[in-house]
Amino acid sequence: MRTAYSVETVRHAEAQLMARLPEGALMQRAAAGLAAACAGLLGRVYGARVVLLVGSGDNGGDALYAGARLARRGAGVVAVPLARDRVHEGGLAALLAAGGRVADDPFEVLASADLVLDGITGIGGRGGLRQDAVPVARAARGSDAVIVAVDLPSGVEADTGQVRGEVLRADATVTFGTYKPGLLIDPAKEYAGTVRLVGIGLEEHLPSVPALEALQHADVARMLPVPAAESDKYRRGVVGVVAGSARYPGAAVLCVAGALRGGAGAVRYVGPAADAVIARFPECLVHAGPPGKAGRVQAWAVGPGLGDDAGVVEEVLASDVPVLIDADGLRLLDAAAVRDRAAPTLLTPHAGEAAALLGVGREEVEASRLDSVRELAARFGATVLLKGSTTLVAAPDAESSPVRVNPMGSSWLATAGSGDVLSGLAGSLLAAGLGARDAGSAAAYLHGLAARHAAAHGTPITALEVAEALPAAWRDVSAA
Ligand SMILES: NC(=O)C1=CN([C@@H]2O[C@H](COP(=O)(O)OP(=O)(O)OC[C@H]3O[C@@H](n4cnc5c(N)ncnc54)[C@H](O)[C@@H]3O)[C@@H](O)[C@H]2O)[C@@H](O)CC1
Ligand SMILES: [K+]
Repeated sequence: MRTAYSVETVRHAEAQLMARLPEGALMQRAAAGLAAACAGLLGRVYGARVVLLVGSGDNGGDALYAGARLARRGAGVVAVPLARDRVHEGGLAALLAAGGRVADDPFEVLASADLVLDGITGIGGRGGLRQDAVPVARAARGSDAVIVAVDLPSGVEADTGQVRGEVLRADATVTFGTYKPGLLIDPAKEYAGTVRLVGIGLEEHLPSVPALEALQHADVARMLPVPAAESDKYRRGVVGVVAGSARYPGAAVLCVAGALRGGAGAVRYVGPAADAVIARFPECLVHAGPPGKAGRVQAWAVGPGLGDDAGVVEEVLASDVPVLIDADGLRLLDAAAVRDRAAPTLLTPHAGEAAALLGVGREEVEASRLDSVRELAARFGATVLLKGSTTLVAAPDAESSPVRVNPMGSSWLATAGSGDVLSGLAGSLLAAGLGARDAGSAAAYLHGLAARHAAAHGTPITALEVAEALPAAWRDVSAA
């Protein structure tokens, strides 16, 4: 599990740690890790041309001390202070003592740099890059140099992943002590490149509940249901799929395709597209009447391609088993009925659907995904999976359940019907006994991994191919 903590928490932990260490020791640890990472990226340090973009705070200090270490190993290191009257004095003195210098002409040194360290702002940055930093940042990006962000790409919001102006896009980011939320969430994440975490001894001072967590293979493997010797199809869980309509029979087929590969013992399809479903999946149970008369299920997935049948959504919400609501179901749901449920509810909107549920514009959700998913979970008293390039899953008990961020996305998933597969898959995991947050986050993870499998040869993929690649994703994860 990778975890991220808010700036406030990081500062608190740093203060505790610093109180026990000699002055400047923490920054030296950060600079040592940063210099080592740069050396790795350069291959050969001796003779390399390194430029430091130095802001007015400690982020600039890290860059200067790391630059000093590289200069001692024979690199030509030049600092570009962006606020001439305010620069980390100890760091600058160390750089000069190691043979580094201050640039006369920033644009000239940037044009021939091999590596640029972006130490403009870290966790103390507010808003995008300031105007005076923009031309230098653009020149750095326009050069052939590898850009390494110190702690965070300068200009991103560390706590939210928002981007409110210009950001210096990095090829790699070296972050200290813990991940920050902005390194894991879009749009900021897109600017970070490959992220490397350098330990500085902060871990033991961080609280047990982070702001954010990202699953890895082994975490997902621990969640996945494994049939026991005495299992039969009912004990493994039956998932009811209420999806599709005369107009959209395909949504039913895709939702069932996902559900069949999600670990439930059986899939019960309820709705008007039974013929299409059976033609493709003879192993599926089908029922043409209302959900309440379909027989016992351990979870429902309702909504994809449903059209305007609000009655079935109401009926499913009235059940006492976990319910996943997606697509048309999100439009048709009664908010009070969701809030009043005793069993878990998992809502799976994309940004547009989330915006409609919140009564705001889609751009607002896109720009502040973390706040949006938290707000939805609180308002509906439900677990919410907000789809997107980084899918987020928030539970209503925010105090004890950090938001999960899916690290396994794939841009190939932007294809019609892939959300229907995800709903079926997550519904199946609910029926198999996973909690809503685990079901949502494990489903998003497997779904992204399946897409990567399906697109392994770099060709466009269909939603059904994503469903068909789920067993391969499941195998990968289980082997971890
Ligand atoms: N506190 C600690 O013990 C440690 C801090 N470390 C480093 O210190 C950083 C935090 O340092 P600071 O708190 O000094 O803050 P930063 O250096 O991140 O940024 C604050 C400075 O940048 C200026 N600034 C804010 N927004 C700006 C913008 N949009 N454009 C240009 N300038 C802007 C501010 O005026 C302020 O002087 C971390 O990100 C990390 O790199 C590391 O050395 C590890 C140890
Ligand atoms: K930075």
